[in-house]
Amino acid sequence: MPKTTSPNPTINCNSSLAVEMHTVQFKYHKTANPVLSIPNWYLHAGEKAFIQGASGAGKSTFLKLLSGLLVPTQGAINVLGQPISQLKGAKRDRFRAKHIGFIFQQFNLIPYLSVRDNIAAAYYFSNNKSSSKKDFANRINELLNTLRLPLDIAERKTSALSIGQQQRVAIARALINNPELIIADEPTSALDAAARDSFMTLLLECVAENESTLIFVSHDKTLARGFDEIVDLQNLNEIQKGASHAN
Ligand SMILES: Nc1ncnc2c1ncn2[C@@H]1O[C@H](COP(=O)(O)OP(=O)(O)OP(=O)(O)O)[C@@H](O)[C@H]1O
Repeated sequence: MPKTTSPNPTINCNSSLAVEMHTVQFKYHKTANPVLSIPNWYLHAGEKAFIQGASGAGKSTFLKLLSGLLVPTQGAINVLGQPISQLKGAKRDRFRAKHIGFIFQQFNLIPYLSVRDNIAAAYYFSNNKSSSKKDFANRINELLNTLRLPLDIAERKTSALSIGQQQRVAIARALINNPELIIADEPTSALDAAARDSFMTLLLECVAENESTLIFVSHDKTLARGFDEIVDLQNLNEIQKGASHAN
């Protein structure tokens, strides 16, 4: 019988790895050229990876694949031992809400809700139904303390906060479920130099305390200090490699 190659092979899960990518390719449309082609990439649990790349290098696409918002056209992706690229839609959404914390470029806080309600939305969406209100109240207080935010900020609308405060609330929301993996997509682009430094210090402190794995994307290489691995997406991505060799 002829040997067939599955377009979506499984990988034998290795529990010490937070992320495993194997022969991953992604196209936005069936007839379009692939934008990403990654032979292999692995990240150990508890490590911090800094992903850099020029505009258009595929950073956002890479993060969407890791979080299961996009599914590879070919290849396999395991996240925290789960074949995320093969989970069905609703299961993937639940997995993401429970195990991955996100910090976005524009924070994505709901402006008309209080800090507490913004964070509660992430907490209850991850199916934390068994946890009591008291558990949530304790956890939010603990996070606000760690992030050096006054406790009474919890009742304020996020639209009434400074950019630096909003960014800290975004960290608190990402950490509320003690996620094993934190994904940060250009989270410092709206901050000035001083706020950027204190944001990075706080984020790395929180990640260490939580023992989470961190994947941090930025085009600003000066932020890479303190990371275990620095990945240039243009070197990892065979499509970009081809393009840069052609130039
Ligand atoms: N929804 C889409 N449909 C078609 N092509 C897309 C789509 N989103 C992104 N692309 C293309 O995929 C490539 C990678 O885009 P991506 O947004 O991942 O890059 P990036 O490194 O995050 O860029 P930036 O730093 O400018 O945000 C680009 O060529 C882009 O034009």
